[in-house]
Amino acid sequence: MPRPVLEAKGLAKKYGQVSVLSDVTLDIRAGEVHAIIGENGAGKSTLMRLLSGYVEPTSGSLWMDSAEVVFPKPAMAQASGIVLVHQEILLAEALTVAENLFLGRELTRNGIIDDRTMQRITSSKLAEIGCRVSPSALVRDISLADRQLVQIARALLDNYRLVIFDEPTAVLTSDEVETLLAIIVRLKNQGIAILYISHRLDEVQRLADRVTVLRDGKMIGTYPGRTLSQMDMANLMVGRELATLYPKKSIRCISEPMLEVSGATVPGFVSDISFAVHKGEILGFGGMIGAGRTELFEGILGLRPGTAKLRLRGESIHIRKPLDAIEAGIGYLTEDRKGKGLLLGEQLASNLTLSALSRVHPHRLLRKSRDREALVHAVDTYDIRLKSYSLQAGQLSGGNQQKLLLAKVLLTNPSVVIIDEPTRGIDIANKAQIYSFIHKLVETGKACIVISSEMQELIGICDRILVMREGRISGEVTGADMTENKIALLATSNVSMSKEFQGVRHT
Ligand SMILES: Nc1ncnc2c1ncn2[C@@H]1O[C@H](COP(=O)(O)OP(=O)(O)OP(=O)(O)O)[C@@H](O)[C@H]1O
Repeated sequence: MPRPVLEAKGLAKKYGQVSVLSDVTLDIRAGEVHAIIGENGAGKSTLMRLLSGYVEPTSGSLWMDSAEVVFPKPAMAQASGIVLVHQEILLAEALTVAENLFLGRELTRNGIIDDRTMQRITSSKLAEIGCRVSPSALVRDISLADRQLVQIARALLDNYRLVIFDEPTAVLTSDEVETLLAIIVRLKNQGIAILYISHRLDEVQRLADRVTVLRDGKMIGTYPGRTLSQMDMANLMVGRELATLYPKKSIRCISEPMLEVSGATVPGFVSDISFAVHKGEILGFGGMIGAGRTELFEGILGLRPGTAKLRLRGESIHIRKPLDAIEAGIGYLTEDRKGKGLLLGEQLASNLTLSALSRVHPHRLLRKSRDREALVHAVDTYDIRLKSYSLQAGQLSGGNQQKLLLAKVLLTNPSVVIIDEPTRGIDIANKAQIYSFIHKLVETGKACIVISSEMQELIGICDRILVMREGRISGEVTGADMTENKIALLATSNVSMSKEFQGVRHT
């Protein structure tokens, strides 16, 4: 049996009187992938932070090579060969990719910063992990997926003994996921220990030699990876047998157009797109990351420069800034919940009611108790798991932040709800819940647009899917045509678009 690189014995973490992790005992061995799975808020990220010096345990100990170790700072864990690749993107946006890779450990020659060498090494590290951005590009100008890859390249710059990945594939395309999984297998074969958190149980099943399950801060057990089916893992995480993931598709009466968009153009990303979503309809937007889907909606909703003619329930509307969209009755849930969706340093209640101040506080009378009531209601309705109502948004687990954001958008009572990547970072049980919320929305006469990189998700919940490629709509699929093959073909190949695929559905 390979030797453990790191052992945790009876590890526990409390914030004040609140216990978020208790009595975790496990080891991570050289040359193995050890996966940690659990529902949103189960304590996975907290465990990773304890192991890598970002958070200090309340009790318990860490051991390396039969000696106890303490990591009061991440730098000390790194010096011992342990690095964490964060779930959140922690890069300096105003610096270049190469500057980020070497931030805090810049290379110098004769006392002068050696940009050329840093750029060369950056190029080769990025190529190794299949990332094609230029080392001299500013981080603020590159996509979320590329930022994640840059962060991974930064972690792989040194020779570590244990690399901890906290949901590394959440923002990657399927090709990028394959490249990353291949890198992980390569690291493992080099004898590096890998700790891997993911909500994507298919990845866990493919990669993991052992799987540790956490539930509500407690360790349920460690199991050999090969013996567990994805359903076994899901049931262990949740502690009960799970029902089906997607709601049964009902035949809904999809009638008049709710939102009609024509000639949407977002310079540099999207040209001349037209489509309509109907009352009672869930319309999907598929395509590769980078196809322009997010930019299309950011352009339409005044979040970035763009032009489009819009009609809501047949009436012309003009959106110049995000508030115009909210007032018109269009709710938008961003894919970038930490960057653009929530104020992480603010309280949960004020985050929740921020876009719906006039609804929650009529007559401009701001009352804290109303914010609190709205929060209690949202926690109950959306099953947001939290240990205290007085947390800041940044102290919620990732999946619960997503649910808070959904609650925030729906509090404005929009007629059209646009959700970009609805279940990114969401565990399997909560996914089913979010799908059922979306179904309920359209059953009450709203229209919903879902942008997703997960084809199964689009197929599972949508009535119709428009596929984008290189800033245009490359096709539409409905009914039995909604298959992964058809969507992938439209997303990647140069299938020419027939006139009826201009996106406007004729009813
Ligand atoms: N600084 C903090 N103060 C108080 N509670 C915290 C703090 N940080 C985390 N928590 C709580 O600890 C619990 C575990 O959170 P953690 O982020 O470890 O969960 P997770 O399993 O990684 O979830 P997800 O899958 O949603 O990312 C959550 O209830 C969270 O609100």
